[in-house]
Parts: sequence; structure tokens; C-alpha cells
Amino acid sequence: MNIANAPERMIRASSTTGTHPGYMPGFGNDFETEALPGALPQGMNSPQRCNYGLYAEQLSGSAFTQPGPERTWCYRIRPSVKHTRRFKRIEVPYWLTAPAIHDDIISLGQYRWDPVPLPEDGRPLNWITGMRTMTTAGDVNTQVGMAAHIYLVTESMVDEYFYSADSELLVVPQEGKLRFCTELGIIDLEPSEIAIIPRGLVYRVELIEGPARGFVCENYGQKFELPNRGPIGANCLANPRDFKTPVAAFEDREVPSTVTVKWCGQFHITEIDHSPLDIVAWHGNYAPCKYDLKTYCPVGAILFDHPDPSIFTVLTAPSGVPGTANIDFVLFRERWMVAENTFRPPWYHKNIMSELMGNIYGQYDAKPTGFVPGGMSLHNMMLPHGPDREAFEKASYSNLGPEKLDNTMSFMFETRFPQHLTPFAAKEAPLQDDYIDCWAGLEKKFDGTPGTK
Ligand SMILES: O=C(O)Cc1cc(O)ccc1O
Ligand SMILES: [Fe+2]
Repeated sequence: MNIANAPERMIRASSTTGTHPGYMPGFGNDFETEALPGALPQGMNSPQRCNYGLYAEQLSGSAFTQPGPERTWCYRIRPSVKHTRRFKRIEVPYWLTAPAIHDDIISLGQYRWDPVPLPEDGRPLNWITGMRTMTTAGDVNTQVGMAAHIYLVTESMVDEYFYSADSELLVVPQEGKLRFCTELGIIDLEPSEIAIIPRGLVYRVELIEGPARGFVCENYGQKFELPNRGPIGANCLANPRDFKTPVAAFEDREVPSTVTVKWCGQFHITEIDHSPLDIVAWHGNYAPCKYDLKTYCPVGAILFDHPDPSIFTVLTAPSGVPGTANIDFVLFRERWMVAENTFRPPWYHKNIMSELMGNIYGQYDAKPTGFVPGGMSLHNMMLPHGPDREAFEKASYSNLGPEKLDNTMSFMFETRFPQHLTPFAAKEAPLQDDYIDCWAGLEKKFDGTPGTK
């Protein structure tokens, strides 16, 4: 069943329909915001007593001593130690964490999947139960690597909260609208936008318009940052002002609630009697944000040849080895193709990085058919791939006038680590068994005589 045809009964719409309180522009800025006047101390972080009887608490997203430390000061109704009680382990069987290598699964191969459908039994899915891990890479215990997930959401979390101690999440919606009610404010998210939810931040996810499906890159390592622009200079690509961080918004609600924590790949639940989204004011540079991919300004080939896809990097998460990302988030969006005497789609290649791609909408130039919106592909470390036969023939023989690639948005989670398929990706998700055949028709053109064929 296609997600778009899901019966109405599967969709439990969100109760949160209020207008959004607003966002602040900038990437990694030192923001300050208060939902009540005077809630934020001025000139200091820890006054003897805070206004409104609030508790001051620091959320540290980096080592204290990291150059450019990332932290946020929160002024909240209760310290967050009151938001966790005794933990009970629970199973979340479809959300897997590296290392997760299964002897009976072969990750060596070119793989492609159709969009993951909603479960046929109609059971509702929320942000936690609807997460489907496709690949894992690296090791959460050493804080390197990533996981790629598909989420399917048909119901809101109600009095249920979550945080991941393992990871920052990069969320890439493909269908439906979600609202992330976080400790630091509210983010509404729809296709063509992305959100970054920092490690350790508590939130619940509501369904605004559903069902919702999308992709998640779970980053176990250093945070995503804007790439160095090198000779490109100060402008284009993702411009910092287009990132939006929510203003403070809090809840003062005393109702039985749960908090689920993802910690070293395990899930634990704790019961509390109030909403943990109780931060009235905050300041700092460790905060969630969203970004509209339609504001991404691509820079590309304006005379000849096809550059490396790194020119389309939106965000990069460093690995510690200079220039060798733990994860690059790369965007293939609408753009003009003008290169002369050039094979314009991606060249055939074999790459030490492993490439997981997803289609948000439209057609991807190297794969005109089969790689559909909501679908994913994986070209793992040192596995050759490139345009299918149809794309090769068209690009080799078409007249090369300026051409706009319109209505197209695909992306890549590219990591320096090999990606391992999960049992879900290998056995349950709609894997295209015949994907490899897209190259079968590439014929031998060489006949020993010179000249282009
Ligand atoms: O494999 C792919 O389609 C992604 C990709 C695109 C590109 O323009 C160059 C290299 C590359 O891996
Ligand atoms: Fe590639």
C-alpha cells in the first residue's frame, strides 16, 4: 500500500494546531529568547535566585573545553533531573544502532528500495515506533558513524517525550507535516525542509498533516556544521541566515507522562507527572533548527565537466580526519545544466565513501526511472555505480543547449564508513531485486577504431 492511500482511520491528527510562535535566523548563533519577560538573567548565567522561581541549568553539547564550545543555558520550571526517574528497558525493534553487523546479510551490493509503505495491519506509528533503520555505520560507543532511517508517522506522541543521548538527528521529510515540540521551542517541518535535533534535547513529535514519511540521518559523531567554502567565498550554498531556530516556548502541564531515552543503542522509559518541556527562557548556541532546502544556492559547472558532488554539500559532520567527513549531507536540487561538450550526469565511479541517497521529489538525472520519491539507494564503500543505461544514452547523444533540471530534489548521506544493511532493509523493506539490471544494457561500443561512438 502506498502511504498516500492510507485509510483515514490510521491517521490520528495532532491536537497542536496553534500558530507558530516564531523563529530566529542564523546557524549556530549565540541566541537568546524568553517566553516571559525578564525570565532570562542578564549579564550572568547563575543568579542566586532566578526570576519566576526558575531553575538555571546548562545543556552541554560539546566538551567544556572544545574550541567554540556548544552549550545552552536554560531557565526552567524544574531542573531536568526531575524529568527522569527510575528507567525501565524497552524494546524498539526497528530502530537499530551501530555496530549492528549481521552475518547472514550481505551489505556489499548496489541496492535500491521503493518507498517504505505503512504497515498493512493499520497499527498506528509514532516517531519512535515508526522509525525503520535501513543502514548503520561506525560505532555509537566511540561516537563515530551514523544510521540512516525511514520514519513513518501516523499518530502524534501524546504526553510522551523522547531524547537521544546517542545522536543528533537530521530529519528530511518527504511526505506529510510534523511538529517538533522541543524543550527549546517548536519546529514545524514539511517536505523540502530539514531539521536538526541536537543530542540530548527532549521533545515530542506531533502529526500536523499525515501520514508522514521521511528520512533521518542519525549522527553519532561531531555535530553537523556548514562546510568550509574555500574559493567559493562568503556566499551561496547554504547561507547561515536561512537556518531558523525556534523562540522559547514552554508547557506548565501536570499530567502523567513518559520520557523515552535512547542510550548506547538501548531504549529506556521513565514515568513522570508533568511535561518536561518547561524551559521558559534560554540562551546559547546548542539548539535545534530548520532549513528550507529551496534556499540552497547551488554552484556548479559553467563551462565543461562534471564536478565532484561535494560542491553540493549543505552540511558536514567532521570525523577528525581533515576533509574526510563522518557524514556529508549533499543536495541535488533544481539547477541549470550548461556545460559544453560534457557528459552532464554523474560519471561512473567507485568511491571510498559510502553513499546513501533518497529522493524527496522529482526525477534524479542519473536514474530517470526506478529511483522514485520516497525511495532510497545505497552504493556502499568501493562499489562501482553511475548512470543507468537510459541516462547514459540520453546524455551521450542529446544536443547540449542550456537545460534546466526542474522539479527535482534528491540528497545523499555520504559517510567515510561502510554502511551495513539492517534485517528490515534486507528482508522487509521493498528492495528492488532487479536494480543491478539498470546497467545490464550498457553495451560494448569499443571496436578498435578511433572516433566517438
Ligand atoms: O552516485 C550518485 O549518483 C551521487 C553522485 C553524484 C555526482 O554528481 C557525482 C558523484 C556521485 O557519487
Ligand atoms: Fe555516487
